[in-house]
Amino acid sequence: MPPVDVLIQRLDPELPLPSYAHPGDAGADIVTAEDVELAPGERALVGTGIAIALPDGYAAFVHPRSGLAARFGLTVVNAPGTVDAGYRGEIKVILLNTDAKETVRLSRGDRIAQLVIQKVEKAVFHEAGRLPGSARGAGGHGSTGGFTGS
Ligand SMILES: O=c1ccn([C@H]2C[C@H](O)[C@@H](COP(=O)(O)OP(=O)(O)OP(=O)(O)O)O2)c(=O)[nH]1
Ligand SMILES: [Mg+2]
Repeated sequence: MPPVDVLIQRLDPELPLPSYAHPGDAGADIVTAEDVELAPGERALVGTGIAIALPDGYAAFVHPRSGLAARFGLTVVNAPGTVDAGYRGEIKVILLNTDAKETVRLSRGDRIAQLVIQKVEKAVFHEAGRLPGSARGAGGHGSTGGFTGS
């Protein structure tokens, strides 16, 4: 599939554009525009220094980076954050330090999250008094079991 063209504005000329670490990657890494210090359990809304204009029918999703999650417990509170095609403001990341003990320190320019660009469908919602049956029915939230914890 050919890549989709996305207009991007650098709000901070010194910071890099999003970049794919490898050709086959789904996520393009984005950086923090500021130094950030997060105490255990603390969250922060962090600027990335970029704004984009996605074509209609696309959205960008802000995902955590697994390395930061595994090493420091750093995640994105609203993962994946949704950047609408019509949004022209700075892309921001809502970081959360989930670690119980250690403070997370990030420097301006550090890669903190990744943007996944996807096509999205628009739905037309048709109200119905009854829904068609299905094999799952209303079962959810653990209805198939498989838990070993107590
Ligand atoms: O992780 C995120 C999530 C959202 N946004 C921006 C782009 C998005 O288009 C806009 C609104 O996001 P969302 O709809 O998730 O937030 P909301 O709380 O519903 O705000 P609004 O009332 O502005 O829609 O905020 C980000 O920069 N980063
Ligand atoms: Mg919204």
